[in-house]
This record gives sequence, C-alpha cells and structure tokens, in this order.
Amino acid sequence: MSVEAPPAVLDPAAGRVQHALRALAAGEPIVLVDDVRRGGEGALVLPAGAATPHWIAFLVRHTTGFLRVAMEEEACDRLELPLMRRDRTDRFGSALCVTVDGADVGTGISATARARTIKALARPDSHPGEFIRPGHVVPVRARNGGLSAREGRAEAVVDLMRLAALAPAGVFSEIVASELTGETARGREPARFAAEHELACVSVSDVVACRRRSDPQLVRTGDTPAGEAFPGVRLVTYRGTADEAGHLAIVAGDPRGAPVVVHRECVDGNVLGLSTCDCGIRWRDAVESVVRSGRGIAISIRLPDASPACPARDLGTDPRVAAVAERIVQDLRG
Ligand SMILES: O=C(CO)[C@H](O)[C@H](O)COP(=O)(O)O
Repeated sequence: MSVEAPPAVLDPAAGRVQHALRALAAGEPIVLVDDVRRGGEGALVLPAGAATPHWIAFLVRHTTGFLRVAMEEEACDRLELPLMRRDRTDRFGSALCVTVDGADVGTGISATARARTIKALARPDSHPGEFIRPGHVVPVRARNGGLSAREGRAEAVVDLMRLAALAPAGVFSEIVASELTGETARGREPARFAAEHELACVSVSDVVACRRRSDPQLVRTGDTPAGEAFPGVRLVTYRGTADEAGHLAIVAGDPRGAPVVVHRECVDGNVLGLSTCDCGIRWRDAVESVVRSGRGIAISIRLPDASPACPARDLGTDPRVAAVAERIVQDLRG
C-alpha cells in the first residue's frame, strides 16, 4: 500500500487533509489522531464502502478491534439503529448505537463477516431487515453538520468521507501501542505507525481547520412568522459574511428531520418573473409543498455572481449551493 506523499503546500494542515482524502478515495485506511484533550489516540479509519476482508483484518490486527462505524443521523434512523442508552453517562457524549451484524454473515465476528456488515451499513439502499441486533459492529451516530456541530471523532470520520466524495460512513478503531503495554498508541506513536505502514496521517483539528476555511460563513438576518394565513410558517433570512449574498428559508413546522428542498435563485425566473425558464414555477411548487404539508424547509440560495441568465441553462449543480444550504439547515436545526 502506498499513497502519494503530501504536496508541498503553504498550509501543512491542508496538505495533510488532502493527502488523507486521496488515500480514502483510493479505498485505503488513514490514521486519524484525536484531540489531546481526548487522549491524543490514533485511530485507523477506512471508508465503510471500502471494507474488504483484507482491510478489516488489518484493522483488527493493529487496533483494539472494537470496530465502530460513524454514520449520518439519517442513516441511523433509516436503519433503525437507536442509541445504546438514551441516558448515556460517558464524558464526551459519544453516540454509540445498538450493535449489529449483517443478517447473512455467519457468526459476525470474523474480519470477513464484519467487512460484509460494515459495507452493508454504508449502502444508501440498505434497510433495517438486513441486520441482526445485537451484533459485533458498533454504529456511531455522527451529528448533522459534522465537525461544525461537534468536534468528535465520529463527525471527523463522516466529514472526511464527505470531503473525499465517498458514502458518508467510515469504520474506525484505535491503534494499540507497539509494545505489549496494554495501552493504545498515543503521543508520537500514531504518526510513527502511519509512516511505518505508509499511511496518511491527519488530526481531528486539521480537519476542523480545513472545514472552517472552506465552509461558507452566514449570519441570520431575520426570522419572522409568515403571517396569519400561514400558521406555523417562518421566513428566515441569511447573509453571507464574505460575499453579502442574501438567502431565504421558508420553514414549516419543526425543522428537525423535516424534508428540505433547495433552489438556486434565478434572475430571469424568480426576480424578473420571465417565463423563459421554469425556475419561477419550480420555486413556487417547492414553497407550496412545504407550506401545504405543514412540515419542511424550502431554501432559495442566491449566488453572488448571479448573471441574468437562468442558472438552469448551464446544467450541473454549483457546489456552493449545497454548501450554503447545509449551513442553513444546520443553523435551523440548532
Ligand atoms: O469509543 C470511543 C472513544 O474511545 C468513542 O465513543 C468513539 O470513538 C466515538 O468518538 P467521539 O465521541 O469522539 O465521536
């Protein structure tokens, strides 16, 4: 196994993150070093979708073997994976869920069996009936919003998968010390392990720093009821601190878990009301469906460089729209 060395960049944290993303995208494990306040342990992290018997055996050999899969909240809900305990008492609020095995993987404990379970957890179309509970793999619920909502390892793992454009689920486990001390690898040891096995090594704080730099920063500029004709509906406005672009969210009912429709504002269809494109109709339909159902979020994003031409004409989605919408949803869901 070998991944290209990090490029010489001015920002070492960004270089380490880029190196890690390339390795993950290639289906290889990386070392993720925890915050010092959390013990500074190093964990091996692998995309759940890349879980093969070989790589899971590698994780089992070099780590505690307590394999957890960090997953998005929606995936945990879809697969009916509740928290192990609602009244959890651990210091850091880790969100460990009920353990699982794939329904057809045998005893569930071998590396081969766990690889199959882990891969199934990462599939976007897997369903609750595919898993037996309890089992030998521990799903962990990563908070919506990732590291900007909580600076935990679970969120770092899911953010890394998203940044690498992979399915948002990753398996992780702490590397054990090389001597039989009974401890986990800490201090300089995780980096040494990474070098010895030619793995990329990144820290949770590196990923936090990268996200801070690349995330769009927004301020909420208004939050008003839509009026008596629309009970339970709010109009929430935002402004980008860097680009001053204004965005609007129409929120019906409780935003937590509510469906979200994202629309990119079009000068032709939404501002000038022209019928040369269907942007006006699409936005009106989105708002109507949210208001009529009484539960949902319709977001209209204005990009700062909006040209008079309809954005639907230049096909393809602008990644800035998704990034701004994610920040707005995160803010609304608190
Ligand atoms: O087992 C653990 C630490 O040993 C944690 O529960 C697990 O790593 C989840 O991490 P975090 O709370 O940082 O998201």
